[in-house]
Amino acid sequence: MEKQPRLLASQLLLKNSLFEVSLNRVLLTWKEIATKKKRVSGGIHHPFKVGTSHGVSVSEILAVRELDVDCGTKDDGRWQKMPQKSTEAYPYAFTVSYVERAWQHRWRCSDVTFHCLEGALCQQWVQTIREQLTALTSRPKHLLVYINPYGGKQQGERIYEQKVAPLFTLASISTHVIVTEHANHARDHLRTEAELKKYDGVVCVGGDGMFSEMVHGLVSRTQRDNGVDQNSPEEKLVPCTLRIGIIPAGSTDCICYATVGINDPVTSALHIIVGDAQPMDVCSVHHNNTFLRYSVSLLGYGFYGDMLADSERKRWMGPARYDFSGFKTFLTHHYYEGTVSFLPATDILGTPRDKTRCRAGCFICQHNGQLYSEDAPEICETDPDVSDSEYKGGWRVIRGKFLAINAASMSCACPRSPKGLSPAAHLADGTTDLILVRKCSRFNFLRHLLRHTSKYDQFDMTFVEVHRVRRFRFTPRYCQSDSELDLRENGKRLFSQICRDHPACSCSPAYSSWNCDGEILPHAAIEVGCVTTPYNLLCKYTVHSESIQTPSLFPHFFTL
Ligand SMILES: Nc1ncnc2c1ncn2[C@@H]1O[C@H](COP(=O)(O)OP(=O)(O)OP(=O)(O)O)[C@@H](O)[C@H]1O
Ligand SMILES: CCCCCCCCCCCCC/C=C/[C@@H](O)[C@H](CO)NC(C)=O
Ligand SMILES: [Ca+2]
Repeated sequence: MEKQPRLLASQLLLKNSLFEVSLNRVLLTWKEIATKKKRVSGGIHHPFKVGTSHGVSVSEILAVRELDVDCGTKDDGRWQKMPQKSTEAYPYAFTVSYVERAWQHRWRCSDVTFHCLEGALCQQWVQTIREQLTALTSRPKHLLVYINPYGGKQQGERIYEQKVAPLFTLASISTHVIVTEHANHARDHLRTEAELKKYDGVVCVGGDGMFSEMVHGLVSRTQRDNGVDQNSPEEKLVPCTLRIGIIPAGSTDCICYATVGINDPVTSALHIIVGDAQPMDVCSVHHNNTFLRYSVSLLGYGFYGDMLADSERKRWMGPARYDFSGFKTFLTHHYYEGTVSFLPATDILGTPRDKTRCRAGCFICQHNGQLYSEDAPEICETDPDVSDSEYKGGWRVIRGKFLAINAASMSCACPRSPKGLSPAAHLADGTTDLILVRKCSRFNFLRHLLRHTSKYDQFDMTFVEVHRVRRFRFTPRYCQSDSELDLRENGKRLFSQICRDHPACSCSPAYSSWNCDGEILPHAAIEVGCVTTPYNLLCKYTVHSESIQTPSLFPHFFTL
C-alpha cells in the first residue's frame, strides 16, 4: 500500500502507558513504547516493555471529543472517571470513538482515550481528526428515519431510541424521525411529500416489508420525476441518488441479514454512520403490462406464497407466525401446475451452484453489472404454452407441477436460514436465481427445506433445478382472463372444479399466491425483469477481521 504522509505524531498516555500515536489520511495508529515504571514491594522496578500496536482506519472513526479532565466527559449517558495518575501528569485528554469488529459480522462502538501534556496539543489532535472526518464526503449528515412500531416484536421505537439514536448523535448526524401510523405511510410520504433534497439518506426501522415500502416510495418517485413508465416491463429504471439504510426490527430481516451479515441494530447503525454502500438488484414485477411491485429479495410461489398468506392472518404471533404457518403449509403439501419461461443469463460469470459468496466489492457483481449496462439482452417474444421444456428465441420454457417456484435476487439469508434460499446469489449482478421445486414426496420436500439450514446443497436433488436468469414469466395452468382474476374467489371456484374434474387428485387448489418480499401479489400470472440499479443500501457485507484493526481489504464504495 502507498505510504501516506503523517499528519500528526505524538507520545501520548493511554491507561498509564506511553504510546506513539500517529495519524495519516488513512490510519490512526498507537503503539506502546513503554509501560510506566511501577514500584513493587522490595523496590524492584519492572523493565520497560514494548507493547503491541493498534490501528483504526480513519473511515471507521465515528467521533472525536475533548475530555474535560476535571469532571470527565459525558459519554452515552455515563460519566467517565479520569484515572488519577493521568490527571496529574497528563492533564488534557481526548477520546476517539471507532468501529470495532466483533463476532459474526457484528460491529461495536469502542472508545480509546489519549492523555496529553499540553492543552494545545490535545486541541490539535481533536481538530486534525475532525478535519479528516469532515473530508469523508460519503458519510450521511442528515437522515430521514421511518420507524414501524408494529414490525417484528413491536420493538422498533425502543430499538431506535436506545441503540441507534445515541450513535447518530455521537456521529453528529441530524435526523427527522417519523413513526408510521399505518401501512404504506412511509411509502406514500416518500413518494409525494418528503423533501428529499434535505437528506443524504433514508433509514427504515423495521423488517423487509418496511424496506419494501422505502424502495417503492423512492423508486416510484424517481421514475415519475424522470418520465419513466413503470408499466412498461422493458423500461430501464432510473437510479435514485438517495441511499436506504435498514435498522432491523422485523420478523425475517432477510434484506439486512443478507447484506450486512447479521440482523443487529447497532451493526447496521454503524454501517450507516460510516457511509457504507452496497448496490442491489431490483426486480420489477408486471402483470399484462401493468406494474405490480418491485422485489429485492424473494419472489415465491407455492410454498412461500401459501405460508405468507396463512401467516398474515396470524400477525399477532409475531415472528413465530412463519414457523407455525411454515409447518402448516408443509403439511398441506400443495403443488401448482403452470408454465415457467425464463431468459437464462448466459453471458455472465458465476453460477447458482458456486461455493463463493457475494461480499462487498464482489468481482462477479462488478463484472456482470458492467456487462448488463453495456449490452442489455434482447427480449424475445415466445409462446410459453409449448412442450414440457424447450428453448425458444433464447427463452427456456418449462411446464410442470411445482411445490415451489422461488426467485431469489439475493441469497435471502436470514436467521431462520443462515445461508439462504440461494446461497451463491449475487446482490448486484442484474440476475435472479430461479429455483423450481417440482412435485415430490413430503419426505423429499422436507429434506430440501432442511438443507436450507445445513451445509448440504439444497439444489442437489432430482426434483430441484436452479437457473440464473435475467427475466422470467409464470402462467398458471388454469389461467383466467384478466377481468376475472380475483385470485381468492377464483381460487376457491377452481379448487372445487379441479377436484370434480380429477377425483383422485390431492385437492391442490389451482392457484397459489406470490410472496413478493413478504407482500402478497394480486395475480398469479406475472412477468419479472431483473435490473441492477445503484439503489444503495447504507450497509455492506464485510468479512470478519482480526481483533487488531487494519484498513479494510474492501473498498468502501463501488458504483456501477
Ligand atoms: N404503523 C403501522 N401500522 C400497521 N402496519 C404498518 C405500519 N407501518 C408499517 N406497516 C406495515 O407493516 C408491515 C410489516 O412490517 P415489517 O416488514 O417492518 O415487519 P415484519 O413483517 O414483522 O418483518 P419482515 O418483513 O422482516 O418479515 C409492512 O407491510 C408495513 O407496510
Ligand atoms: C417444515 C417447516 C418449514 C418452516 C419454514 C420457516 C420459514 C423460513 C423462512 C425463510 C425465508 C427466507 C426468504 C425471505 C423472504 C422475505 O422476503 C419474507 C419477508 O420478510 N419473509 C418470509 C418468511 O416470507
Ligand atoms: Ca442478483
